Amino acid sequence: MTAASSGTVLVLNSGSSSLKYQVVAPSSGEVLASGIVERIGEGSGHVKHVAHGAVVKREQPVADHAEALRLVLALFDEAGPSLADAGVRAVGHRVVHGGALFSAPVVVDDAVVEEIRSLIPLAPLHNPANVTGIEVARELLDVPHVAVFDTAFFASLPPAAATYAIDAKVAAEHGVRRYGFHGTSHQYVSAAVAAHPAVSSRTVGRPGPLRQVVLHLGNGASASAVLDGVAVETSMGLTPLEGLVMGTRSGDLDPAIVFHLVRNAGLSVDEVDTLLNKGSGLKGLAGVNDMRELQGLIASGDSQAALALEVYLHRLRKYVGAYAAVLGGVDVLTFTAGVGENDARVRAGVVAGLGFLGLSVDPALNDERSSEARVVSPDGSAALVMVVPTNEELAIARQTLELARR
Ligand SMILES: Nc1ncnc2c1ncn2[C@@H]1O[C@H](COP(=O)(O)OP(=O)(O)O)[C@@H](O)[C@H]1O
Ligand SMILES: CC(=O)OP(=O)(O)O
Ligand SMILES: [Mg+2]
Repeated sequence: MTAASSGTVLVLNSGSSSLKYQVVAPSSGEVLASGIVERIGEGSGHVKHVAHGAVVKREQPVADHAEALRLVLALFDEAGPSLADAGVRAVGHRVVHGGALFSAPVVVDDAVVEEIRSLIPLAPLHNPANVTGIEVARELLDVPHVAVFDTAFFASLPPAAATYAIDAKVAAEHGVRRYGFHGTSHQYVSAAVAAHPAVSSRTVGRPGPLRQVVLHLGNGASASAVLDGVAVETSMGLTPLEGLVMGTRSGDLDPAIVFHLVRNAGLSVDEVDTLLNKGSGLKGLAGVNDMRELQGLIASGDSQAALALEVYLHRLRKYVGAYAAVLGGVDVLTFTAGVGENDARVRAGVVAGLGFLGLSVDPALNDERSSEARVVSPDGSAALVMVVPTNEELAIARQTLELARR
């Protein structure tokens, strides 16, 4: 059976200034087409469409997400495959914030769109683009649309992990709690770990529930603690700003830094918001948000870049230690996403000093390049260190087709 005949899904991931898309077959994981529209709303847009092994590129201004999606659909018509030929049965939308309203994927109707819109105050950087993407796609594509939420996997966090220690009435009235993000990735990766032969044979760790820590290290980065498939802690909070040091986001800081900058540095609340979300993290410390560029600067002797990596790694070690305490020990520590899958130095740097938890890497295994899920800790270790490629698009496509078929 071909991918098209068994049904495929168009997955849309609308970011604040980008639109990523993929046509994927949930059964086999085959990708029939993929692409990205970048710099939406800026003077010069950039479009890349990959299908049938060919790459089509366009440089042109793209005003908003509606125009981006029209452009993408036109590219499918011109460069192929047509969505009909590709067997597209449904559209899966990545929605970053599901708030307290959504703890599982849903088929989109008008009421769902309004509910996602009502969550914009909780996710001003992400949900507006998600809403536009859904509205335009529903207008142009007459198939079932499904919303898959970054927050869903963390809806079950224990109250002790989800609750901020602030006035309980204020928190309840304004929806202030830990929601967590990148849940589609944490769920996909932790399930892949549990199913991996090295883990399912359970010669690792102690008998009993499987204690996992997953580090999703991309441009945005987050950690999770997963006990027998259930998320029990995660580093992102009300928004995707809390937790680890990221490409452009600060992660954890003393909340009083915000008041200090407003009162004494003359910044507005919006300026501090932009500073912490877009001008902090690796970029704020060393001028670049891309880990490859950071490693290049370090190799050329840049001391600020070296400090930025130290801060990044120190934060990661603190989180792994904290999550070991939450879980009562760690059986598997897993690295995923752009940095986690590709940067052996970061992996080695995180586990350096975590030997007391039984965590270490075998230098030869860790340095190997591979796109397979694999173990990189030495044979016979008390706990495993793994690298597992994430695939949020495939996970979204599977959940989408399952709901669309009901
Ligand atoms: N070979 C590599 N070595 C080190 N870092 C890499 C490598 N390839 C990609 N990265 C890093 O991965 C990050 C992007 O990860 P990705 O998961 O694609 O992010 P996002 O989906 O959040 O945009 C960038 O910091 C990039 O430098
Ligand atoms: C929620 C989030 O941080 O997503 P991304 O890593 O795609 O920015
Ligand atoms: Mg990502």
